[in-house]
Amino acid sequence: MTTDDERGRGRLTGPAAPDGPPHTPAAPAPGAPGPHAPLPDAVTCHALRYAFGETKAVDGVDLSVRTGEVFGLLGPNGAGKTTAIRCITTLLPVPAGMVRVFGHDAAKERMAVRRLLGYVPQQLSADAGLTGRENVTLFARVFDVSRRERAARVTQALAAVGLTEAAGRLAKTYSGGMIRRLELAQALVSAPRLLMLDEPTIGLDPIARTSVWEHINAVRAATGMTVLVTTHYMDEADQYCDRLALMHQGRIRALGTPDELRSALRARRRAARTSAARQPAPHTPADAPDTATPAAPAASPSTPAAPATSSSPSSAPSRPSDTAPTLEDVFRDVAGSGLDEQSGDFRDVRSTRRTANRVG
Ligand SMILES: Nc1ncnc2c1ncn2[C@@H]1O[C@H](COP(=O)(O)OP(=O)(O)OP(=O)(O)O)[C@@H](O)[C@H]1O
Repeated sequence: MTTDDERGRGRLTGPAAPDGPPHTPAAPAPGAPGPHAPLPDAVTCHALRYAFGETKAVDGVDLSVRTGEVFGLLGPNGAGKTTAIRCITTLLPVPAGMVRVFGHDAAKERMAVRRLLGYVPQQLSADAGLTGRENVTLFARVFDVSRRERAARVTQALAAVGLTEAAGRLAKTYSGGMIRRLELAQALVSAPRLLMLDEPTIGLDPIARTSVWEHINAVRAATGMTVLVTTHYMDEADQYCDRLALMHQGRIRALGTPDELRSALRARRRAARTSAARQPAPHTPADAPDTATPAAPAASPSTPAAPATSSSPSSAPSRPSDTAPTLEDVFRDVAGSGLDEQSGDFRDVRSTRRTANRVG
């Protein structure tokens, strides 16, 4: 699908946008690729690494986010999602490896990268003592939206997230879902080509979660904006993301569309069953206790990203083996059996709880 994003800078709301309707091709900027030039991916990470002291938060990530897609980075607490996102936004440096955003090197062209991004961090980014409109206006100024366009852009951003009527109220009177949508408007006011969302729905009730996603999707449909989102919620990832990367302990363990990930696991399970059926039955003394067939070792941190080649004990099913696997099954298969014990330390859990509490 050809999108506005591919033709030029994304527009926020369609015909009301000051610089033209959403599907009007914009003239390519000088130096921009011509109509037949291959588009750069929205994000490319190659061998990205980032460590906090001894902690390898991101440990060699290779990733491409295609222009126009919704890409989900999934993983448990402490997987390295936020650190990777911060490297892409240029909030953290890129000490090793390479990050490009629409072809711009995040290490060398930080301002060019920042101009293309909207970012909704996990931490609260709205000021409770300002109205919704004042909050979005503040971001419009920070992101250098021209004075001439500012008021219209703020109005559009608020409308795009369904906050027109509440725009004059102080943010401290908003519900958790409204605050998240306000933060979305703040990120959208600069008409980003790439919207990055770190746990956008954590702590929200199901109705507010759906509402946040509906607004993201509506803006995306109108503008062709690319979306990179981190989440713990497998159901959301399944429903709203075109492609997913499953991250664990600083590495990408599997990558593909939700269907591809599930099919790959189904195929691995089938292969494991076939190979188990071919093994000669182990000789068991008649009076020996009934022991299970030893399971394949769990995927270790050095297991290649995807697809895993063996079925880990965690995928050895409490569910019937021919049941369609869920994304959670996929995750457990590629991350290994100790997922719950390995996932995140006190710092990570505390940070997630804080985020959830402040929007709850
Ligand atoms: N400022 C910091 N100082 C030291 N260690 C950090 C810091 N920030 C993150 N870490 C560690 O880096 C690792 C990756 O953390 P990161 O926040 O990137 O994970 P995450 O997948 O985003 O987790 P969550 O879902 O909890 O936000 C974790 O082990 C975490 O404890």
